[in-house]
Amino acid sequence: MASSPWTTLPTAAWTPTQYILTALAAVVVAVLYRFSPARLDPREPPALKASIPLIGHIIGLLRHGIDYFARLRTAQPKKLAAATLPILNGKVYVLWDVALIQSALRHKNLTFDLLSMEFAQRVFGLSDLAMEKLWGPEHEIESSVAPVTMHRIKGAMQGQNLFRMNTRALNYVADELNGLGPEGLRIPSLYRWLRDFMTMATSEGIYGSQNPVREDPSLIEALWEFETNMQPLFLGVLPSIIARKAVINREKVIKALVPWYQARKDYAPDVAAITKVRAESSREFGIPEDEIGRLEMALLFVATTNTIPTLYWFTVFVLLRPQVVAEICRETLPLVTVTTEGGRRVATVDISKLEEQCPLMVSCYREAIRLGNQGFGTRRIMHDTVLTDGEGREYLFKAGVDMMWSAKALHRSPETWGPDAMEFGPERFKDQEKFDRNKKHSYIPFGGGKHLCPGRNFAFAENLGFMAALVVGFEVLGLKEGNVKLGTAIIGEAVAKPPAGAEGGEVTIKRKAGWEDVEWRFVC
Ligand code: HEM
Repeated sequence: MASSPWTTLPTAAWTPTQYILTALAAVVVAVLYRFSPARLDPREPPALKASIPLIGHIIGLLRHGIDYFARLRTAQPKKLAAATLPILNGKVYVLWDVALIQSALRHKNLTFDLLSMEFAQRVFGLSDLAMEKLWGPEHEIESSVAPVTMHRIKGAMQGQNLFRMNTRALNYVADELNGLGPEGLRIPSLYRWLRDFMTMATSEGIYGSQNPVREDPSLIEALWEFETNMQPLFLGVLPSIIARKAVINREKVIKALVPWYQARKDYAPDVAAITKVRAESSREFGIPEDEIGRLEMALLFVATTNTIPTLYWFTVFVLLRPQVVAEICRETLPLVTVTTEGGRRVATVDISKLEEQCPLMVSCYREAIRLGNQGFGTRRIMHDTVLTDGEGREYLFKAGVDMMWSAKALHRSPETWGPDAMEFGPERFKDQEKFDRNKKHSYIPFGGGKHLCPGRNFAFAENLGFMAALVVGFEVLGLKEGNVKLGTAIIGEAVAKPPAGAEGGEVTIKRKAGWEDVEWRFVC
């Protein structure tokens, strides 16, 4: 009888040491398997292996931050359109080619919603129950709350809805400017002043007359403390330990928002449509009432986090150039109507015509965003997708993988913007209609496709409305070039903040001669 091969095994001959060594080897093999880089299909973008396997790219990102992808590309012998970065046992795609990035922004297989959902849970601390509701019964991203709400938000940020929100926010800007007495206002830090009063203006636009931030202005500091310290929350582990300051400040803001939504203050007629539709979508999906305020901290966050640093860059880049200030004042003056009401002089700025009649101011705004906006664009691939680069080469992008690109790399490319790409060029966007395709496609401060930022027009109104009144009716004294330095965004930020010590320094704002007694107003 032929013996089974198993019967020949030396079953009883192993020593305890051999057992231990075999078990250890099995563990090592399992770990290596788990963390070995995923295999690539030859149609995927070429793999760029880091010198330190598994974690090299993570170290690169930690070391070089937002500039890592640009450095990686420069280090290659030939210019790549895209690459696959093996990270731990997975991978991330990075795109550099403009045509590929534009196709990614517009492709229906790629979504931002999955990332927004993860962001909501990790950053704002939503419970598993709330997440279950957000996902909906089918647990599919397409039928979850995210695309439904985003679709509704777009309508809520247009036409009359937008005008009402702009007017309420700008009325607060007017209050701030009207409060300036004849002696002017001495501001210890220009950035802090802009940050604080525009956060209040924005919250007025969002929440109306029962604004919880007006009821407790210390929420402004809490919001920005959260914002500055929240990055470790992206990791989704031990939030109270790794991001203690962010969590404490987040909870302070949430504590004010939860009762606001529980009391259904979003039903009031002067609350912005975006605030209403977001809260109603949450209620429709069955999010527990006591978590709506938690989720809705996201609204206050997105409405301020990028607009306000943008306002700072726009303001300082303009104010440092007296000739630009004079020209913007000249083009804005026809939009300011001075009337007399009950013995008071009222100056009304019509912001609906700013885009059409103030080409230099609009150009300066777009240029400030080009330099200030440096963030990574991100999408998750829902189904295997083929995209084509500018030279007609096709690449396969596999489902479940994230892809990223750097707005900073596109916004600063000398090939696209010329040798002065790093400089502020006030007039650069004056002939925007004549931009070639490459320039048009390389300007992506608000993302694109179906996730194109729905708040961009609100940000435009706040920024340009403020600037219009400032250049016509006020002068800012004491701003020094040495107190301004363009910062670098950190990972997770779209718009860079000014570095510590370069926040514009101390300035004084005074009413201009001839405008001492006017009361400012805005119409949209
Ligand atoms: C200058 C100011 C702003 C900048 C630079 C900015 C930038 C961006 C960017 C880059 C995205 C990602 C788009 C993509 O990946 O395609 C985004 C999305 C978004 N932004 Fe803004 N944003 C600004 C102001 C605002 C304001 C004021 C609001 C709300 C009041 C807002 C609400 C949103 C929302 C809700 C999304 C998500 C859209 C979606 O997932 O479909 N943003 N923004």
